[in-house]
Amino acid sequence: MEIIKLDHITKQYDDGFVALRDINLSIESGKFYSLLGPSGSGKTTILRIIAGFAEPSTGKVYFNGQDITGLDASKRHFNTVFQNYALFPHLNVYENVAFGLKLKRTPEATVREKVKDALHTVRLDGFANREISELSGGQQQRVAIARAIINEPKVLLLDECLSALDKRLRKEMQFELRAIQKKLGITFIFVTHDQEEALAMSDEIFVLNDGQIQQSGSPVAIYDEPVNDFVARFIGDSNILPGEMIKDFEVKFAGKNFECADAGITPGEKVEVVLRPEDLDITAPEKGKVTVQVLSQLFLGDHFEIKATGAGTEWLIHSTNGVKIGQEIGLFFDPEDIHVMRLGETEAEFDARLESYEGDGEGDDE
Ligand SMILES: Nc1ncnc2c1ncn2[C@@H]1O[C@H](COP(=O)(O)OP(=O)(O)OP(=O)(O)O)[C@@H](O)[C@H]1O
Repeated sequence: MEIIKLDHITKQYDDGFVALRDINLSIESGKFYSLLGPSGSGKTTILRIIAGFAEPSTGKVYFNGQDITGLDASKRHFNTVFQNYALFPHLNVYENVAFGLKLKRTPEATVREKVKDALHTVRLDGFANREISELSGGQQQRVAIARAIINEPKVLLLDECLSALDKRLRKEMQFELRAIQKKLGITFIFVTHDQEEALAMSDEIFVLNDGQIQQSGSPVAIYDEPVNDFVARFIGDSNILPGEMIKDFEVKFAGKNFECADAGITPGEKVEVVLRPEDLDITAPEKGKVTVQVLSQLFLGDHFEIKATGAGTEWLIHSTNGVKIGQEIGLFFDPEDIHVMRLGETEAEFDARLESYEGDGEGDDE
């Protein structure tokens, strides 16, 4: 069920800078969403508009079908967890978490019970009397979440809230946040510039660049079918090669024609082809679809990152097996591993092409 809708939202700041251009998005209840994009792409501006801390220049914000565009932040059923947690350093854990309820003059017994529940949800049982300064970064983060969920918001907005944590703690908190979201069953909208984080946590991701949504969809869909080169480059490592569509299910790149899974593009049209480094299998030179020579190799703990040259371009390969510098190797990939992108295609155009193609009745059932 749709809980939040942004309808043709734009935002121009007072100095004339246009931070958002025609943002349309639909948020369903009970799911985990990420707003993912590089610094300055407009993520926080979207979150602030949803929260009611900023007004859009044009467009409307809907909550459960009702226009809440001008509604005060305090009257929305949302809560925000900020990057710096914004905890009160002079209050202990209990007082920090209880703060919002006390403000609403909730009876003391109810406050005690709710604080206990909230601390239990974030796995901080027994921490009520600790001072904020006596907590680790991850624990402070969890206090901030407890404080935000105690008001039972319908939507929790999280702004880069893991970015201050070290890598190990960050991974731990990713799992925990996801678990908390599942347990509470409320909608989380999570702002991050870290693509791995967004892929690991989200039901759905909105990829932003330059104040526009580039693509939205499940992590798998966005990773496997990037609609343009920005998304392909931003989400994971990619080999992006210039190519030309020969006909449906056949594309030319690296000097050869290859069977692919894409259709609905005019024959002869210039395209870009994405091959993910982990989809390239290393074989004997004569068994590969292309033959390349190894330039360099880095061991990254769980895989080797190999750079190679051949077929008129440079290749990035992820492999669990190492190779030798200078070695000739074959690269094998399946037709489904080749992702063809039209130059400058937007998400809407991509969807329309897919639909019209599937609509012909000739497309794949998948
Ligand atoms: N009050 C303001 N006045 C003018 N420009 C602003 C204002 N606030 C933000 N901006 C600009 O709007 C753009 C989007 O900012 P926003 O904070 O939404 O980006 P972001 O994607 O969240 O970036 P980051 O990851 O760095 O926080 C940026 O170029 C920023 O400089």
